[in-house]
Order: sequence, then structure tokens, then C-alpha cells
Amino acid sequence: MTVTSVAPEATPGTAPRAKPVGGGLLDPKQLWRSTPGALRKLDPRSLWRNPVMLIVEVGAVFTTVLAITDPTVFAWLITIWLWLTVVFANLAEAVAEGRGKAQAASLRRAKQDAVARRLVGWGSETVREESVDAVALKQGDIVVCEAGDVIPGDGDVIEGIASVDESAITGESAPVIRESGGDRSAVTGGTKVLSDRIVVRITQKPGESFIDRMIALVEGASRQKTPNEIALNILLAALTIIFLLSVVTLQPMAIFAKGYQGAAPDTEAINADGVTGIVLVSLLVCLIPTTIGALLSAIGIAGMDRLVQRNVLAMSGRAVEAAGDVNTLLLDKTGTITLGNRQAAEFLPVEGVTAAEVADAAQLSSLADETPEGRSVVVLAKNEYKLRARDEGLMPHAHWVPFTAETRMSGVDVDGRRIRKGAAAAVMKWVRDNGGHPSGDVGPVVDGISASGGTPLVVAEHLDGQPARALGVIHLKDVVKAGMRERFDEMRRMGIRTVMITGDNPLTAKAIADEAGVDDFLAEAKPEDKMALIKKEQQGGRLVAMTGDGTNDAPALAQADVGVAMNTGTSAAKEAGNMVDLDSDPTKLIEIVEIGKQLLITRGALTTFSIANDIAKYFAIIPAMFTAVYPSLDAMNIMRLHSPTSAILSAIIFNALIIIALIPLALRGVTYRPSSASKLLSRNLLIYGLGGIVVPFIGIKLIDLLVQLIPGI
Ligand SMILES: Nc1ncnc2c1ncn2[C@@H]1O[C@H](COP(=O)(O)OP(=O)(O)OP(=O)(O)O)[C@@H](O)[C@H]1O
Ligand SMILES: [K+]
Ligand SMILES: [Mg+2]
Repeated sequence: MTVTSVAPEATPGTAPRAKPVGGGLLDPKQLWRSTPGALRKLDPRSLWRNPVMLIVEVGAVFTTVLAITDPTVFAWLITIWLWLTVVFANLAEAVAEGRGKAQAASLRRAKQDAVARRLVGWGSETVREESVDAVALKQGDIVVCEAGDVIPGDGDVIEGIASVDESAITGESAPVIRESGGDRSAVTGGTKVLSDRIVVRITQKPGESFIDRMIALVEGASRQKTPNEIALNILLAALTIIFLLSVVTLQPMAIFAKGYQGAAPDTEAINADGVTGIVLVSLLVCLIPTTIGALLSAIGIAGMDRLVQRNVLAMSGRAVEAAGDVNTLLLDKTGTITLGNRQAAEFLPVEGVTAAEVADAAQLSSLADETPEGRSVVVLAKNEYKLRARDEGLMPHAHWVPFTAETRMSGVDVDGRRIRKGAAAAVMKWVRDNGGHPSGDVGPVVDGISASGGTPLVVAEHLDGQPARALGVIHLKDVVKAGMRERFDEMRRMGIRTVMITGDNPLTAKAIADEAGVDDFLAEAKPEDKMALIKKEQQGGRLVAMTGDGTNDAPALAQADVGVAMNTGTSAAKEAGNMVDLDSDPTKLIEIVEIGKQLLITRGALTTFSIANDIAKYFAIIPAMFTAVYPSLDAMNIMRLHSPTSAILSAIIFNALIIIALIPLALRGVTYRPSSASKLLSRNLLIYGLGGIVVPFIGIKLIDLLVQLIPGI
């Protein structure tokens, strides 16, 4: 089996976007621009959501008071660095938020002062047009938009067809078609009609438009803590309490040590009253998990931001996390795994019928079929058999039967002749229901096409007063996208099961599934089968991700843990899902899962690093502090720091600087290669756990070498 190669531009979204991601290294200018925001976040009313940092702030207030009442160089330096610790933490969050600000500003421009042309009395004899402010529109209002108008709100087209410039939200300059009925009826407020005229029924509530939600999202304003973040915060708070207690127990030890040693001279760290207040606060700040406390929300915002960079809007942080935990990926065959422009390649007649007759019937039945499949049938018949497409407009008696995923057929009833084309099982049933007998040579042709991965469409006709009969088969060819097998191998290494879903027959499904390398497939699936499959997976405790665009996908999108709606889809689909892909590229789901994984892994890695850091600091400072009073501890004082005060100050400075040093990593995410969860865990424990223990020893020692030059330390 080989993966068919196609031109690279044929696989939208599988290649990384060229868009500037601004990830990379942190721009110092960005730090500077975010500083006012970081200072505003010192307000305890906003800091209370971050318990670890709130404790640091309370400590900083406390040492400020101590430093004022009993000013020493040591007290002031500690105080300054404690405040810097909180500012650096706020800076991490502010920088992460700042990246969405520019995007929010350009979105605001798109929605500025639009005027709506509201139609009063729609549906009655006397329709009147009035001009109203777009913000005054209510759900259910009817508006009209003509070339040059900005669409004043989200809604569904109920009359007409127009080309629309959606670049304001998608960044894509090519115009798109929006028309009443079907899956292309949704329009977004702030986009611009380029040609023709449409009548739109507003579906949004005032102030809750798609653009409003986008602005709130990219600004991080509507970001709620996710359940995992809350759990991690609780864990951090618990660790904080443990460290708090362990710091408090140092006090009697210190007093005892002083009494026992008696003669040892007082230091600024330990005097006859025990450990000084400044030192107690410093120790506490060193030991509580400040690093992850500082970076946690930046990591979450950055994850959302990475999705936005790829033109995906996550409606909640929870959705992004769920993407990282997904176990099962449901992927449509046509358009996701295959290129999707399934083209008619051949007309194969049954015995007693000519290929030209099949082509003629197939073309007639496809005149009103706007699906890519239908159009390709018309074109092939024209090219191969010189059949000029009849104008459907000239056939007023014709009753067109549109294709639905439910019936899996389309066709026409005209002048005593009924023609159907569609999935073999569906059309053969129609033949039998209309008095016909399945002809013997249809089966092998259908199976032959299917086994090669093609889609067979059986063409049948039913003339008045005669039994229905199959005429032949259309061979629809589709091509598996390049690089699919590699992507699915990657998914497998991450422990994710991929399931291909298709309305096609089991033979075609199997051929494509084998070629693409998915783990499993579901053939002859109707929309409701998707829903059933999702529920079954979820009952086994698995998280499921899927994409969809049609109204009939909406229930499944709502049921899935990660439901990615295509922006071209219906408003029902967009409402139901928890993410929207502005590029409407179903392959994006794979990238979304990768981004979610990276978010979780980054958070895990930095938590490990932070806690390992705190433990290392404990062993770095405590011996240095107590050797003054307990000379026997000298053997443990492997770091040979200059003095107890320099040891503590160095640790506090290190503790603050490591936050700044890790902001780029928190924003960019740790790099990872797809592998199983347990392998990743052990690898991260090794790198970030061990690194977290070693780095503070080196960092504190280096800072100590500088700090000891300050007089009074
Ligand atoms: N325009 C059409 N007219 C008649 N039959 C069609 C048409 N398009 C598709 N079919 C038939 O209906 C079946 C189901 O189509 P449907 O679009 O639901 O699924 P699919 O395209 O095979 O897979 P996917 O769910 O990935 O889109 C197809 O396999 C084909 O046999
Ligand atoms: K710390
Ligand atoms: Mg389809």
C-alpha cells in the first residue's frame, strides 16, 4: 500500500501556516509594553485568583513594613525582589494577553458603526425598509444587504445569493458564496457583501455576536479557569500550606539553636529571637511553587493563542484541554482524509445499455446537483460524450431530488421518467421498491470500483408503466491526501485512535482506510450513526473529537468533547461545537489535538520544574543559614555560599529571575515528539525534574558571587 502523493498545495492545513506566530523568543519591547498591565494586576482584587502569588504579595507588604521600621540593606533588597517576583508573574500573564490585543483591535474596526437596513413587515404585502444602528438589532430581525453593505449581525440568509468578503474574520481575501437554504446560509456580522443582494434573519443576541465573542477570546477577557487549572491551583495552595508549616517550625529550632550555642554572634538572619521576619517570609517565598503559580495562566492563554494563530477559535479553555486529552478522533472520509473533489471518471453500462445512455441519464439527473460529485458528472458527460448540458431552467416540469446524506441519492422526475443516482445499496433498494430486479452485472462493477478506493454511483431509471432498472455505474475517483499515513502513525504513537466515518460503502471505506492508515472505519454512516458512535466511545470513558459543518452534524458536535465547526457551516453547527475553524479545513482537527497536547505537556513540565526547584532551594539555603549557629552543619553546606543573608537574597533573586527566564517557554510551549503518555512522562521527569534540581544550585551560586560584593550582605 502506498500513500498517493499529490501537489503540496492540495493539502491545506497539513503544512504549518506561514502566518507569523510571534512565539519564538520574547521581544523585550513586548515586556516593556506589558509592564503597565502587570502593575495594574498588583491589585489584590485581581490577584486573589492566584493564591500562590497573593501570598507573595502579602509577604512583600509585610517585609516593606519591616524594612521601613528597621531599615537595613538586606531588608530593602529582599523587599524589592519580593515585589519584583509578583510583578514578573503578572508580566507573564500580561504578555500572554497582549498578543491578542492587536487582533482584537482589528476586529473592533470590522464591527465599527455598521448601519442595518431593517425590513419591517417581512412576509406581508407592505414591506418597509428602515435604517437602524446595528447594535439595536434583535434576534429574529430581518435585514437586507446589497453590494458594498457590511452585514450588521450574525444570521442566516433567507433569500438570495451573494458573494461575501469575510477577510475581516478569516484573514482570507477570496470571496465566499452565501445563499439561502443548505449548508452555506450562515453569515457573520462585520463581513462585507461584494455583489448581489441577500435578506438575512438575525440569529444573534445583541452584544453576543461572533465578532464580540472573538474579541473577548483573543483579549483573554472571557477566559475562565479550566477545571484542570483549578485543580492544579488547589494542589499549589496545599503545597503552600505545607511549606508554610515547615517554615514556621524553623522558628523554635532556630531559637533552640541560639540558646544552645549561646555564644554565636547575632546575624541579620538569626538573632536571639530566632529567625527574623524578613527571613521567614523569604524562606516561604522560596519554597512555595511560585514558578508555576506565576506561569500557569500564561500557559493557558498561550494555548488559546496558538489556536487563534491557526485560525481556530476555542470557545472555552476547557475545550483546548479536552483536545489534549482526546482518545478518539472521528474523521470524515471525503474532504478530510481524501482531497474531497471526488470526480466522475468513467460511465460503466450494464448489459444492453450503452455508455452514452448512462452518461445521458447521469447528466440529466445531475443538472440541479450542486455537489462536487454532481457537477463532475455533468462535466464528464459533456467532455466524453459531447452531451451538452440541458439548461435546468428550461425544464419547468422537472422535480429535482436533492442529495441528502440520509437518502444517499439524488435525481430528477421529469416527463414520466424518474432517474436516480447514488450509493449502490440505496439505488438498488429504490429499483426493487419500484418493481425492478437488480441486474446481475451491477454488483461486480460496483465491487471493482469500491475495492480500488473509488466511489460507485449506480444510475437507475423508472419509466411510467415499466419496472425500474439499473442503467450503469459512475466511477467517482478520489485521492487520499499526501502525508495522511504519517499523521495517523503520529496519532497512534500519542495513543489516539483514529476512526474514519463515511457514507460510502464498506468496500470503498476499507480500501481508503487501508491506504490512509486509520485504525478503524464506519461505513454507510448516516448522521445519527456518528452520534451513536460518539456516545459509545464516551461510555468507555474516552474523550472524542470531531469536525462537522451541516445542521445534521449539530447534535454530534454538541455531544463530542471537542466539536470543531467549520466556519462555512450553518449557524446551528457553529453554536453546537466548542471550536470554530475559520479556514473550514477538517484536517485542522489533527493540529488542534497537537496544540492541546502541547498545552498539557507544557503545564506538566513546568509544574515538575517548579516543584523540583523549590526542593532544591530548601537544601541550598537551610544549611547556609544554620551553619552560623550550628557549625556542625558545615559539612552539608556544599554550596559554600558567602553568608546566610547572601544565601537568602540569592535564592530570592533566583526565584524571581527564573519566572522571567521561563516566560518564553510558557508562551511557546515545550517541544515534544509524539510518543505515548508514559514515555513522555518519564522523559519530562528526567529533563524538567532533574533540571529543576540542578539549575537552582548553579543559579544561586552565581548570584551569590555577585551579591556578596554588596556591602552589608
Ligand atoms: N451528489 C450525489 N448524488 C448522489 N449520490 C451521492 C452524491 N454524493 C454522494 N453520494 C453517495 O452517497 C454516499 C454518502 O455520501 P456522504 O456525503 O454522506 O458521505 P461521503 O461523502 O462518502 O463521506 P463523508 O461523510 O466523508 O462526506 C456516497 O458514498 C455516495 O455513494
Ligand atoms: K518558589
Ligand atoms: Mg460527502
